[in-house]
Amino acid sequence: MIRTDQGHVVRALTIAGSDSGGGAGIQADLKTMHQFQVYGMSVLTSLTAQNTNGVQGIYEVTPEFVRLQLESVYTDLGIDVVKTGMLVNTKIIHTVASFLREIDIEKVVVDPVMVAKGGTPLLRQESVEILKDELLPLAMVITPNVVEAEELCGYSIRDFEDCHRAAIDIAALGPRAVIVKGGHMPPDWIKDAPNLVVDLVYVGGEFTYFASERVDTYKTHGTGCTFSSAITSMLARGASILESVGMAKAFIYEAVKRAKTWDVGAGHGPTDQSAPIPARFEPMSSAFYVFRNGRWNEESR
Ligand SMILES: Nc1ncnc2c1ncn2[C@@H]1O[C@H](COP(=O)(O)OP(=O)(O)O)[C@@H](O)[C@H]1O
Ligand SMILES: Cc1ncc(COP(=O)(O)OP(=O)(O)O)c(N)n1
Repeated sequence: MIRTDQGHVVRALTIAGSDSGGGAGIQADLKTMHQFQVYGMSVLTSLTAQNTNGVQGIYEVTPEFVRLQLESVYTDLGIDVVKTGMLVNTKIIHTVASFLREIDIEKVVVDPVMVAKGGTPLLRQESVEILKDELLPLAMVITPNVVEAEELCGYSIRDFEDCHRAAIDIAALGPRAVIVKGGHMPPDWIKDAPNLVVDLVYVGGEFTYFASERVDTYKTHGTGCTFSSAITSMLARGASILESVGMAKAFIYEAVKRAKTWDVGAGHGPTDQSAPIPARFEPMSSAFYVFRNGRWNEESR
């Protein structure tokens, strides 16, 4: 495990739901954190009966028990960074936001999980507003996909230009960095490179674009959880926001590529978090690109 400059093991907490199939949620988060050599801890908000075919059921943990788990972790182990995933309902969001305000933690990554790939809602519709009002002001980084970005900004995103507008509008709700993930963007949105999957990052008033080749596969269950946990782990290790996103992008590309040929489950198979973590993000390599200041392939930091 990696240690901080003060000599203690780097500790990351995921506050999320359980995926019984092991592909997304708490399970994906902990596997990813472990791969990044960060000590992972978990507070469960919900249990899903889930596999690669979809979600068969959801059991919501009480807000009181969520609070108890948070206190158990904080009072003994300590927390360097927090990641939130499936928060299910208004009361749990309120419980989590109150706790984060109390401990006054700077590094908070919000993955605004709303719907599973098969279409099952993982957040109650009426809870989107409280997510915006209570949690977003506490976030250092937020990682919506296009559908989640639409919910947060309240209008349809029809092209890549709209993604920029949405990122600016979501940043106005509080997060220091907004990453609009490209997994759901139609190929023709990226005009001169349709085979790329591009994640748009808005931080400090500037846009940076992290791109990789799009792996031709339907085995992408848990990509969002894995990607945001990789960012969380890198932030915990002391990396900058852009550096963390670059490393996460390189990692998720490998994790999706490796999963293409494995035989886990009959449906949308999970990503493979046993992929190696890159020594650093290599924007000049064949698979990765960064677009900054009007040019592709510039250094990411
Ligand atoms: N087919 C793919 N090939 C390579 N990377 C992918 C692919 N699909 C998604 N990704 C990456 O996985 C991460 C999660 O993206 P996305 O699928 O949009 O999120 P979510 O799982 O929350 O819907 C992003 O970094 C995205 O670029
Ligand atoms: C328990 C749980 N949490 C989150 C998700 C959504 O995860 P994501 O990485 O966005 O993957 P897909 O559901 O889109 O495959 C989940 N399914 N379950």
